Amino acid sequence: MLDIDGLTLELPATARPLLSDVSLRVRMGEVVGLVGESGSGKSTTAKAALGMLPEGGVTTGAVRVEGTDALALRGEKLRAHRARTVAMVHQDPRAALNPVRRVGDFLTERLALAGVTDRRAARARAVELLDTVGLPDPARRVRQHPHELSGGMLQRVVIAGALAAEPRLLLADEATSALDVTTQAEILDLLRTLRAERETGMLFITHDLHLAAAYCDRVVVMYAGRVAEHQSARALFAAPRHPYTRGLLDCSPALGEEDAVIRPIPGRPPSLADSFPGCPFAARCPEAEPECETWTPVATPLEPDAVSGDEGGPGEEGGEASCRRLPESAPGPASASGSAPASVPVPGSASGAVSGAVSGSASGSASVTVPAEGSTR
Ligand SMILES: Nc1ncnc2c1ncn2[C@@H]1O[C@H](COP(=O)(O)OP(=O)(O)OP(=O)(O)O)[C@@H](O)[C@H]1O
Repeated sequence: MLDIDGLTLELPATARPLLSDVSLRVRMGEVVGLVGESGSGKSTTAKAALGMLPEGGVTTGAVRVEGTDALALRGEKLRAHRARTVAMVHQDPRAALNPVRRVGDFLTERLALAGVTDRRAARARAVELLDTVGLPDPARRVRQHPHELSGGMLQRVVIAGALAAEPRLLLADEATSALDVTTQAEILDLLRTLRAERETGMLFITHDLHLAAAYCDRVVVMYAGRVAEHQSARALFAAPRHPYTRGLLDCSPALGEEDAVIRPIPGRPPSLADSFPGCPFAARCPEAEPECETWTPVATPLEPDAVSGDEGGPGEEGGEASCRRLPESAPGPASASGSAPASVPVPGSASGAVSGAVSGSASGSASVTVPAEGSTR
């Protein structure tokens, strides 16, 4: 469905690219999680699938949706792509809906973009869509205004709108983050059902690595516009390979674990004004060595066996870790099969220095539970 291949995005007047050599794939019916701290480039990566780039952005690499180069689309083809092939659901449903227009109007507008222009047919379809997303009493809801619905109900309306054109790819950008936990669970369940029934591919953006590990087939961890780690959700959770991934997990260890301790990652993620001659995470990495500040590790794909624990697994392009400092005490599927990635350091090309202190603390030891499989790291 989605094939992002070596996407680099440069903006004028920034010290480093917003995205650097980002690659990921989403297959039919697959959910791929995109995780990372604020500013790591998750939303920009997802928007690229809509052919939507920041003003003045210059790209290299490719973004293909069902084989079509999304970045090359213009005019009517681009409008059709955004209206029919790909749909995005954001965190705040109230921002997506006009407060003075009825729910039914929002849906019929989306249906018109998808080619349903007959008013009567569109109204009937709007009610059907609300029924599909599990909104009770849909015939009454279409006549209501957004302020008459709860946040969870509104997110269902937004998802109904996203489904109006039966898109092949759904981009969920923190789509459940603002909801209470029970509503969040219902919306996640709804999205899971829809993708199973329609084989829709989904890119699921979240700050919550535990949620991504539980909900997604594969997880891509981003840091400073780069892919830090890319593994099957199960492998990533059982044996995170990048110190940044381990740091994210240690920020929110699973409750109930006797030795669970919250360990924040020291420092802040870099801004676009920061550039690095070496690894962008070096300044915050508990395992950094002096050479990490001058050499950029290069991601090397693991062998297919390394991720074979994932049903319908990611195949040869899954399972990347872009740090050559691998955990010695937590062998994952990769090292167990003798196929640990051999990332090759290359001289960094960006100018500037890594700022901040290198933390001396050891990587976390809190164990966490894999919701799907019950394995621990
Ligand atoms: N149109 C733009 N012009 C300039 N900078 C931008 C633009 N869009 C995003 N950025 C910057 O690019 C970086 C990545 O932004 P992006 O929204 O993709 O990150 P994110 O990981 O999705 O963050 P969050 O989790 O907060 O949504 C940030 O530093 C952001 O300020």
